[in-house]
Amino acid sequence: MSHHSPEIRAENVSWSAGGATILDGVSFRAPSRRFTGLIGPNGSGKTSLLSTFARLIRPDSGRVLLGDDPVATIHRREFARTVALLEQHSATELELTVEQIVELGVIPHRGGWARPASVTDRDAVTEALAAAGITTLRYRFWHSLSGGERQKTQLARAFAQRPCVLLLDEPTNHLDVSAALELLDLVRNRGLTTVAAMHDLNLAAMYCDHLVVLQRGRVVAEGAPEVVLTAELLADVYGLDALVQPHPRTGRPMVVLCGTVTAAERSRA
Ligand SMILES: Nc1ncnc2c1ncn2[C@@H]1O[C@H](COP(=O)(O)OP(=O)(O)OP(=O)(O)O)[C@@H](O)[C@H]1O
Repeated sequence: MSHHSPEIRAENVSWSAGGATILDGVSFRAPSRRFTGLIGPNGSGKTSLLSTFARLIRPDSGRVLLGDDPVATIHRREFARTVALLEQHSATELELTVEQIVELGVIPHRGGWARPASVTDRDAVTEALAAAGITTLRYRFWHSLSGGERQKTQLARAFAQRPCVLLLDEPTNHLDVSAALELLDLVRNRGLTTVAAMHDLNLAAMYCDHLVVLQRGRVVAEGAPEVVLTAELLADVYGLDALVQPHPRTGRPMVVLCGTVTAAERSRA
């Protein structure tokens, strides 16, 4: 497959597990070189959908395409070079340094697992550390890092993979507000086709070019944040009583939380 950053497409993807339908005929497009946010309540299927993109689970029906290629047909090594996944809990028990973890990202580019790192590999690691803003952490051990530093280390590993597509599951989990903004800036500046499961609606509105809303395994809305994020949708999908206003500086939607719909109904009763 060609090595630009292709769009990702889900076509009628369904998947069941434990006797329940988890993904129910999901179709959408994550445009090439754009930041797509997957939003929806807990358990709506965001991680499962990302897992079908990353080939960690195989849909029972439907298919996922990278550009024109169904992901199921892409050679394993080619796929490992093309798609990087940042999982929600990418913990490692191993006693590795930041540099060693980031080096894991270049493995799919080597001739074989046992081959030593080449100069190009070393350059890729150095570049990835710089791009993730953690050059100074290079020789630190994983166990000594803060949550934000760990997240950036995993991002650097993904960058070192030189992927065309970046899949992120809750990338700002455990990050303070400015660390979250910093990480999302790093991702956006990379200019790759990116799909990120996100819980923070204001961050999603700020950073995403495209939003896909999941509810009980189905896509219930898709489009630009200003089209998708409405008070009605937030009430329907999240049971939220919220105001949605244009951000005074950016014009992007801004969600002001008032409470839950049930609390609002109770106070009116
Ligand atoms: N392997 C599995 N076996 C059985 N049920 C599963 C499996 N994987 C996921 N589920 C269920 O599928 C539903 C969707 O889970 P998923 O993790 O995809 O949702 P999510 O939107 O990412 O949730 P969260 O926001 O809480 O991370 C949940 O009810 C979950 O319990």
